[in-house]
Amino acid sequence: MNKTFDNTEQIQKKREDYIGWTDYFMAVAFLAAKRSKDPHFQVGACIVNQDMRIVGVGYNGMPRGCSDDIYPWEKGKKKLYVCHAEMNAILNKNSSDVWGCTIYVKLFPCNECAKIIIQSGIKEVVYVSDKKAKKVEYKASRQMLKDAGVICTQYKPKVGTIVIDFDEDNDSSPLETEKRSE
Ligand SMILES: O=c1ccn([C@H]2C[C@H](O)[C@@H](COP(=O)(O)O)O2)c(=O)[nH]1
Ligand SMILES: [Zn+2]
Repeated sequence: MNKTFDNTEQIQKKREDYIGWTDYFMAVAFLAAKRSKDPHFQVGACIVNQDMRIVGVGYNGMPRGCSDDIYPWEKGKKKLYVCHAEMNAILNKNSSDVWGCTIYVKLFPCNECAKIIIQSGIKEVVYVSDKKAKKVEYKASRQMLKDAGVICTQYKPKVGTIVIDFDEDNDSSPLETEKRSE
C-alpha cells in the first residue's frame, strides 16, 4: 500500500488509452511530413535522445532562401535541390549532438541520409515504409547502416490513425478560423 495515498476512498485510475512512446514519436514524424510541399512524397523525421526527449524534427523541403514556389518539384529535377527530412531533423537539432539517438522516419532513409545518420552517431532507425527498398540508393543505405551497426526496425504503429481535433475542449461553437500566413 502506498503510504502517501492510504485513504479508503476510491482513487480514480489513470486513462489507459494514451499512445505509447513509439506511436507518439512516429506521429510527430508523420505530422512534420504534413509540412512538406513535395506534391509526390512527404517525409518527416523525429530524433529522440536516450532520455526520450525530442531533439530534432524535420521534413523534406527546399533549402532556406530557395523558394518552394520557384524551385522545381518534378521528379528527376527536385533531387538536385530538396533537403531530405532526416538531414533537416539532424541540422535542426536543439542539442549539442545526436549521438546515441533514435530517428523515427516515415520512409527508410536513402543513401545520402544514411551517411549523415551514421556520421552523426544516431544508433537506431525506426521506419514505417520500405516502399523504395528495390532502388539502388536504398540497397546502398541498408548495407551502410548494417555495416555501421545502426539498428533498423520497421514499425507497425499500434493505432491505425490518430485524430487531432482542435475543437475537442470547446463546449459549443467551433473555433473561428484565424487568418495566418504560412
Ligand atoms: O531519405 C529520404 C528520401 C527521400 N526523401 C524525400 C525527398 C523527396 O522530396 C521525396 C521523394 O524522393 P525521390 O527522390 O522522389 O525518391 O522524399 C526524404 O526526405 N528522405
Ligand atoms: Zn534521404
